[in-house]
Amino acid sequence: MEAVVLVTGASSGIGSALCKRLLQEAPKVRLCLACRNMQKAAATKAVLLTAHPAAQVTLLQVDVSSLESVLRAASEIQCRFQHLDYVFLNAGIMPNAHLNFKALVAGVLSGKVVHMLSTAEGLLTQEDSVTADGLQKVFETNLFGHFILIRQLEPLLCCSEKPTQLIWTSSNNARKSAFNLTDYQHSKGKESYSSSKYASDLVSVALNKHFNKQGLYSSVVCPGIVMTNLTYGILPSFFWKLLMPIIWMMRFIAKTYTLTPHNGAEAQVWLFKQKPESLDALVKYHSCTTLWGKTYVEPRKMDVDEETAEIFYQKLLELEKQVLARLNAH
Ligand SMILES: NC(=O)C1=CN([C@@H]2O[C@H](COP(=O)(O)OP(=O)(O)OC[C@H]3O[C@@H](n4cnc5c(N)ncnc54)[C@H](OP(=O)(O)O)[C@@H]3O)[C@@H](O)[C@H]2O)C=CC1
Ligand SMILES: CC(C)CCC[C@@H](C)[C@H]1CC[C@H]2C3=C(CC[C@]12C)[C@@]1(C)CCC(=O)[C@@H](C)[C@@H]1CC3
Repeated sequence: MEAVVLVTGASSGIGSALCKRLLQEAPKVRLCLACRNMQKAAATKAVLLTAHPAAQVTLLQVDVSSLESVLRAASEIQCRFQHLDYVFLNAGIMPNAHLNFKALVAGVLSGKVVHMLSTAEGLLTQEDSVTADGLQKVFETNLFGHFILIRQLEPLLCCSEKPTQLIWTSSNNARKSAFNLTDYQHSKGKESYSSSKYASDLVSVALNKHFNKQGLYSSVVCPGIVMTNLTYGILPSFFWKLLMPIIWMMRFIAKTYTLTPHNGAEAQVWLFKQKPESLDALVKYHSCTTLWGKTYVEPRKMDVDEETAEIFYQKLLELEKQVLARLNAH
């Protein structure tokens, strides 16, 4: 039986490039594009089928910032498939981002320029909002909607004879100091994106502890800095036009400037080809690109501890109980 692969956020950017690359690697794979916007999803499917006319590509509507939508999508997946081999938890947002120009100038003149321009540490803040479920939007989209999705899909994921790989799209911007166990939704701060990505690193570690024995393996990747709708949303388009030559020159000093969605998907494609038992649960797999555009994957230890991961995981289970009870009461 051919591998079944589910990709969230497959309608654009890194998710769409990943689907293209997966079909090049394994043309017979059964791809399910889980997208919020079905018009965009259909357009992506058409592009994939133009290059691979015999490919098995299906679409699934899901808005990961809505629990109702996630529950509906999970039951649809259970009707369509008996087992999922790979789940790429890739959909993500960074809404209303503000770039701190003063910090950018100060950083460029400092010794920490490469670190700052690779992680955006101290450069970016976001304005978050609250969803109809009463949760912080960035938290629900980037983390909790996906968490509920995999919890609902457990029967299709946990099968010791046939492993399943979960692959979270994390970020270089994931930062321990932006995350707080007592405000894990990041309702008080201005770095909801950093916090949600650090949260995905923690969840991945906890999932491995709880589910490896049942054949479920979780990993995190960082695609590097990729020019997609998400990054273009940070600055007005004329700024990007001005910055573009400098951004390409960044490759002289930073290997994380992967820039194209194709390059950004390198770590995801690499993980697709690995035996999950051979992976390190405490490592993040980074897509990197040389000056000459050659892509490679760099494993780096994450700044996470297993105790925090476990406490956070228990908090998510508690929140899951609350929101499902609230939803059932309506
Ligand atoms: N670009 C970069 O430099 C980096 C990106 N990342 C991460 O990579 C992932 C992909 O982002 P990228 O390709 O850059 O950006 P894009 O904006 O191009 O892609 C994001 C995808 O997520 C989907 N999405 C957003 N919100 C929802 C939702 N509520 N429900 C379902 N799908 C949703 C989008 O759907 P729609 O098409 O409908 O908007 C889109 O398909 C994200 O998790 C991002 O955080 C990590 C590090 C660096
Ligand atoms: C390079 C130029 C001289 C100036 C570019 C300034 C900023 C627009 C970029 C500097 C660091 C970048 C960055 C991201 C977006 C664009 C910058 C802020 C991300 C936050 C994009 C999404 C991610 O997940 C991170 C890994 C990126 C980190 C670096």
